Amino acid sequence: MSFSAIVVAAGSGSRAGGPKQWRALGGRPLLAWSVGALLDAGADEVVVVVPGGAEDQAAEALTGLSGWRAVAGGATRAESVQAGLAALSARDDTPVLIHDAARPFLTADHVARLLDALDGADAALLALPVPDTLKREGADGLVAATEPREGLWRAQTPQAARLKTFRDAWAVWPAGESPTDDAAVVERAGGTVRLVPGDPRLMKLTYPEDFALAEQMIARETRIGQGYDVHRWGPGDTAWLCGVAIPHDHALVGHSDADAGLHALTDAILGAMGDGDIGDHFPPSDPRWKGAASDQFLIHALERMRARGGRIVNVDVTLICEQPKIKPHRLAMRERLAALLDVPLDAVSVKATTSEGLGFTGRQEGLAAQAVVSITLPART
Ligand SMILES: Nc1ccn([C@@H]2O[C@H](COP(=O)(O)OP(=O)(O)OP(=O)(O)O)[C@@H](O)[C@H]2O)c(=O)n1
Ligand SMILES: C[C@](O)(CO)[C@H](O)COP(=O)(O)O
Repeated sequence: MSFSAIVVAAGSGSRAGGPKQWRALGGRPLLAWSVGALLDAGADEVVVVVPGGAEDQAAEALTGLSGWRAVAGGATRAESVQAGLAALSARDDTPVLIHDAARPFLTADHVARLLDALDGADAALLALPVPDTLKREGADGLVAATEPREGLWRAQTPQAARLKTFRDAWAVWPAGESPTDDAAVVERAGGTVRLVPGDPRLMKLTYPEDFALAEQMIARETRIGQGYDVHRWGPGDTAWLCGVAIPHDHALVGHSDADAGLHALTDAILGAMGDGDIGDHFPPSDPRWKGAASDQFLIHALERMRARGGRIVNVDVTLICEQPKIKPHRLAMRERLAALLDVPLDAVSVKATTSEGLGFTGRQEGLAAQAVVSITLPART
C-alpha cells in the first residue's frame, strides 16, 4: 500500500543529555534508523522534522538515503508533527505514518500491520498492554491508590491515519492544549482509533541508559582479519615493536618508525572491515609519514572501525625474529596494545618465535610480524 511518513526529530533530548537524533547507534545516526526503515518499507515520501537550522546536519546524518526532505519543527512534539503534516504533498486519502526518530528499531512488518489496521478505523497506533501493577503516587512518595491496569496500553509510534483525517482533526484541536501523541488528536475529533499490538523493541530512547540497552539489542556479526609485515634491520639502537621502544643493537628500517607489529595489526583491522590496507590509507610516498609513530596508523584504523559501530573482540600478534628477545617486553607490549585498542589485557596476545636460523628472519636480515584480529560489526540487514 502506498503511504507517506513523518519522522519527528526536532527535540532537544534533554533527558538523554543532549540532542539524540544525531547520536550514533550501531555506528549510524539515530535518525537514519527510522528514516531508512520507512524508505525500506516503501514510503513514497518521508518528511523529516528537525530543529530549525539543522537541515544540513540532517543531510549529513542521512547520507546515502534518498526520498526524504527536511523541514523545521517547533517547540513541542505536537508543533513538530503539525509542521510535518503541513509539508506533506501527498493526496488527501494517503495513509500517513507519524514516527518518533527516538524509536530506531522500526521494521517493514510494523508498518504493514499498522497500514492494514487503517481498514475499518480512522487511525491506528502500535501499543503494548501494560504488564505491571499500577500505583498512584500520593504525598511524600507514599502510594495513594492501586489503579486497575485492565484495558490500559502504552502508546508507541508509528501512529497512522489518512492525511485528511490528521489535518481535519488538528483543525478542531483546542488551541493551547498539546497532545502527547497523534492518535489522541483523531480520538478527540471523534474518530475511531485502533490499537495494534506493538513491539518492545520499538522502545523510545529517552535516557542515556536506553542507548546502552539499544546498542546491546543490535544484531552483530563477527569478522576476522589478518595482517603481515616485514621490516629490514639496519643501523640504530632502538627497535619499535607493538608500540614499545626496545633497546637493541639494530633498528628496523622503514618510511615510518617501522613498527612491524603495529603495521600488521593495523592491516588486520582494515582487513576485517574489507577496508583496504595500510598502504592505501598511509602511502609510503607521502612525506607526512616519514618517521611517523605507527600508533597513529592503528588509531586511524580503529576510528574507521568505530565509525561503523565496530568493536575489537581480541587480537593475537606474532613477532618472528632471532633477536631481540621479546619475552622481557611482552607484558609492556600487551599493555600498550590494550590501551590503544581500549580492550582488557586478556583480549591481547603477543607471541614471538624464531625461525630456527632459517630464511631472512633467521639470518637476521629482517623481522616479520603477523596479526589476527576478531571484531564485531552491526550485522548487515
Ligand atoms: N519539539 C519537539 C520535541 C520532540 N520531538 C520529537 O519527538 C520524539 C519523541 O520525543 P522525546 O523522546 O521526548 O524527545 P526529546 O524531546 O528530544 O527529548 P526530551 O523530552 O528528553 O527533551 C523525538 O523523536 C523528538 O525528536 C520533536 O520533533 N519536536
Ligand atoms: C508519541 C509518544 O512516543 C507515544 O508514546 C510519546 O508520547 C512521545 O513522548 P514525549 O516524551 O512526550 O515526547
